[in-house]
Amino acid sequence: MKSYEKIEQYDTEITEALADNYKVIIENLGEDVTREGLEKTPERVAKAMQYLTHGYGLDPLEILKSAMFTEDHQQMIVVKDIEVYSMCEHHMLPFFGKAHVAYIPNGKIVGLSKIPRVVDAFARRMQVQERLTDQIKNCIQDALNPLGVAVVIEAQHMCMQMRGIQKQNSVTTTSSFTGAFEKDKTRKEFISLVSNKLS
Ligand SMILES: Nc1nc2c(ncn2[C@@H]2O[C@H](COP(=O)(O)OP(=O)(O)OP(=O)(O)O)[C@@H](O)[C@H]2O)c(=O)[nH]1
Ligand SMILES: [Zn+2]
Repeated sequence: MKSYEKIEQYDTEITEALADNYKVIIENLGEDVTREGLEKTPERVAKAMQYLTHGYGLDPLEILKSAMFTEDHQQMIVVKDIEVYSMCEHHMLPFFGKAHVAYIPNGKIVGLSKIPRVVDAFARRMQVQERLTDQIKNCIQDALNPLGVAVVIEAQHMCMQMRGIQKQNSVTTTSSFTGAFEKDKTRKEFISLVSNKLS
């Protein structure tokens, strides 16, 4: 199995330790953890949480380096509408939406699927949206040394929707740019390519 494949097996010791903790949490929330529906819940949650944070076990730089090719192409490459599921590090509630990623190669291109893989490797951790955006950008910049990288993420935060301020329709947009994308013209071309909504 390559180092960046999604986890399908769970470490028994970690799963048991997490499940023990979730048992206590469920009891502290006032539930009866021995009733039929909840009996296996601590173990299920233990596995779910490991899946939701499996990005810690992935090496995003290695993902890109595993499929880089020499190519004399210096036009903008855009991968848009990449689904993002991450977890807010403040409340451990999901935030989710779309990432749009672009780069302009400088001698090297990367296998297209590796871009969403890098997004996932950083998203499947405890995150804030701003850091997630920057980490994706920095990783692509470091691996490929392109003429520029652009990352935009649009996301809804459950911690703002189902609790707290409870704004069900708010969407947060973050962006991060390097090199050529710091120029107005290139950035505008990227923005117009990824969405009619963004401007
Ligand atoms: N900048 C940023 N803030 C985030 C992100 N996810 C959640 N937050 C915010 O983190 C902040 C934590 O604020 P606190 O005041 O410590 O927590 P809280 O009392 O639960 O805040 P409320 O959500 O306002 O009820 C909140 O304003 C959240 O909206 C993120 O990705 N980026
Ligand atoms: Zn939150």
